[in-house]
Amino acid sequence: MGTQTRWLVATRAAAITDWSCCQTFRKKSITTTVSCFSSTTRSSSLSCTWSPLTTIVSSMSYDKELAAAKKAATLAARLCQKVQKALLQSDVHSKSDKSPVTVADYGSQALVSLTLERELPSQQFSLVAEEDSGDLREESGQDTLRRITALVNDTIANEGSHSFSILTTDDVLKAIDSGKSEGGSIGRHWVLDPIDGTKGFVRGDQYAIALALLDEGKVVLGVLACPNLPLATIGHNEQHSSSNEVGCLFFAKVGDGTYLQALDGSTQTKVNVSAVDNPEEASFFESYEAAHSSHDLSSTIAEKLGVKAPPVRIDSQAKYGALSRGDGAIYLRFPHKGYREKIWDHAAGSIVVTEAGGIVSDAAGNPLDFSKGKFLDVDTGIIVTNQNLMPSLLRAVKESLNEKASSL
Ligand SMILES: Nc1ncnc2c1ncn2[C@@H]1O[C@H](COP(=O)(O)O)[C@@H](OP(=O)(O)O)[C@H]1O
Ligand SMILES: [Mg+2]
Ligand SMILES: [Mg+2]
Ligand SMILES: [Mg+2]
Repeated sequence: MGTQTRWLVATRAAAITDWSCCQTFRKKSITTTVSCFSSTTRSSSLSCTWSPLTTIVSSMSYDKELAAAKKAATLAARLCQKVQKALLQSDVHSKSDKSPVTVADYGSQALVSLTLERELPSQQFSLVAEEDSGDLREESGQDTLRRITALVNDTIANEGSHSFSILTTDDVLKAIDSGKSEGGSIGRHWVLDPIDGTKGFVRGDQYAIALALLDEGKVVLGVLACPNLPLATIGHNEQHSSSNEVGCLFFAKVGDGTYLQALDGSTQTKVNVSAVDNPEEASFFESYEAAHSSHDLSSTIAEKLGVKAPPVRIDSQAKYGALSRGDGAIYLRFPHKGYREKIWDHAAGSIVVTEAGGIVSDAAGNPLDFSKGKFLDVDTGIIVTNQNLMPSLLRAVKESLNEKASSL
């Protein structure tokens, strides 16, 4: 038995499924094993006769990770719902870039981070998340920190979870700051927007807890908890709806499709993007906030494309979720000059849409690249639609951008 085989056989027990063990494989540069981690060679690795390798392949199904992500996002959604119901002015703060942040953004980030670490104890943990604890460590942040800590403890206690002991303010600060990873193209990184659409959250409208996992720079799973999104369709299809229940949990795993279940845990249904190919029958989503995306430009694009319906304006990645189940067929996002997109604003949403059969690209038709750290460098904007409409949408976007440039 060669050294490599002996080593593999000796470690064939449970440890083989462990991510840190997989990292050890990498460090040892065992070529055949490393190939099991490359997305391009995953299928060929299935024919491998060494059972440890097969075990590794099955660990690539991300089942454990998806279950942990759903649990974390659902728990965070509970905390957010509680806060949104009783939002106090003192719960809303301004960050250095003047954007709002609330006790729920921090509480959600702490809960997701703690839950993932508890649920996946044997995995190396890296989290790229929107918030940090800087302001909470100031003297002026102490009351807010105590309030966040109470919220996190309450949510855990109401869940009846015995795996957490009562958390101190220090535990909460540490949990928030475990989201400081820079991400990148190597290894696994969780990507979290603890409340996407904070402005919508404060207004009492749509928001989402958006959690994704990157593996070697690619999004391999995503969960979107949208506590205020109706379970029935929204937008121009809403006349077909019979229920007024709200609270959606969308989730997707690479190669496995996109599913929707009620946040309270009902059975899941597979969802697909709309198959519409006539733009006259399509409707489009965009940001509620004109400061986040140019409403003028999207209206020019929609007109060129032949879209008749007015835009459906909602906050957050709930737009990706709604699109994944066919509520509308297009999502247009054109931030104003100088704004740089962040990965946590699109990672979960993009896999939820692509696994439901849609396409997510920048305005030039390039796929989004999540492997470059926390920023997403896109050409001009982000467009999302189905396979049928993408070619004509790209043409309409190009023409509209050219016209805009020549009018300046
Ligand atoms: N000037 C700007 N242009 C584009 N996006 C912006 C922006 N300022 C903030 N954002 C991002 O827009 C996100 C909300 O998107 P939407 O408009 O689809 O609801 C915000 O997420 P947060 O609410 O998590 O901060 C924030 O990251
Ligand atoms: Mg924010
Ligand atoms: Mg966001
Ligand atoms: Mg946010």
